[in-house]
Amino acid sequence: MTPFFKEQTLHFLKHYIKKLALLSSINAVDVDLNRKQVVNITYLLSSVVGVISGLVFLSYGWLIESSVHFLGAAVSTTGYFLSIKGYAGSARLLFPFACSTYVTVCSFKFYGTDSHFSWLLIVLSAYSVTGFRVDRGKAQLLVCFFSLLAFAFIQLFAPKTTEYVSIDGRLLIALATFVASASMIVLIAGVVVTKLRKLNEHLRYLAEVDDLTKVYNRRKVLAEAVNVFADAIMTNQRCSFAILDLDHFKRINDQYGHDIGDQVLQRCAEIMSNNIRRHDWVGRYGGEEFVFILPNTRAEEAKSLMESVRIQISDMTIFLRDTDERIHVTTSVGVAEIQDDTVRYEQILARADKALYMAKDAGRNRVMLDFDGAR
Ligand SMILES: Nc1nc2c(ncn2[C@@H]2O[C@H](COP(=O)(O)OP(=O)(O)OP(=O)(O)O)[C@@H](O)[C@H]2O)c(=O)[nH]1
Repeated sequence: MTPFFKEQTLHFLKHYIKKLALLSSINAVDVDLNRKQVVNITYLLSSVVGVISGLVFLSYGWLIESSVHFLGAAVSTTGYFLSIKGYAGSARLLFPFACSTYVTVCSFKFYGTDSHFSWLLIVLSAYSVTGFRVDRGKAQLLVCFFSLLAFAFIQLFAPKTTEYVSIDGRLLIALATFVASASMIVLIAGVVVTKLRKLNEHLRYLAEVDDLTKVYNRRKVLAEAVNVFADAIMTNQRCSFAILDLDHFKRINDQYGHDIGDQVLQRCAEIMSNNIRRHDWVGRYGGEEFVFILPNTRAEEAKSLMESVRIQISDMTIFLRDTDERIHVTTSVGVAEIQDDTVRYEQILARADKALYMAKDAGRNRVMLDFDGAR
């Protein structure tokens, strides 16, 4: 093999292996990709099985028999390329027919029914439910029916044994059939389970994270507020909540446009996320309002944490595109801590909200505790 040819072959192999591997991560929620991946993996495995069987027969000098297996491998490889080149429908249908034909020919010609090779057809049932769309029930049934028909045909009419395989050989084929079927089924089930897990994670992400700012959304952060509050009551510990609101945000939108407003929200949220501690939570409470849940934190501690966030936001630099003009953003924050008579988390939130309005009334760009007004 010339170096150029070797390099090209390696490049080719790497490219397709990478492509196959990526199918599991790219666009994780695309259900179409899930089926395509099942088809691709089935084809690749069949190609490998075909080549290995072909080589085994070749080592015994049985040319015709080994060519049947190599032909099986070639059909599988063709199916794989059909699938990745965009002919997914044809590739999907080709496999059950090619596999049934291959198993039938091998059972009649080489292995006989005593080798149990025909049980390989059971793979087609797993393939039919994962390789075809749910609304293609007819195609799924057809594949199951066809494989059952082939299985029955082999059991009824194929010879029990053949000249090719000894008793040991039959045992070996039965074991190999078991291992191949189990691996295919486990792989197919694995692909489906992985996809479902990714889909689940993605759905949870969509349900819990605010699309624009990437901090938790109101529903999630309030759910955590309930948990943190319940923990604090049960363990008799302190906890504080803070509400942060961007000052005169409407003016930023009016003056620079909604896109810049969105950008400001994103940058502020980034600063907030970077400043919370491991057990704290921050979420978008409303349009330009954010809530912080700070377990095991006294009001003064919470105030200094929020003070740091406030300063970092007011120091942040957002330049307008192609100009030196800098947008200056300030925030007002209200902080409240759990009290001995607090019985619901909403009471802390209401006090934090009151403190926020005190901060707005006092001229904005500041952090206030709910009892600051009483001092
Ligand atoms: N760009 C952008 N603007 C938003 C978003 N959500 C809410 N807003 C805007 O935020 C502004 C909030 O305005 P106001 O409630 O009047 O408050 P404010 O101008 O910040 O004034 P103060 O809170 O009193 O300091 C409104 O103009 C909303 O349209 C968003 O996701 N993106």
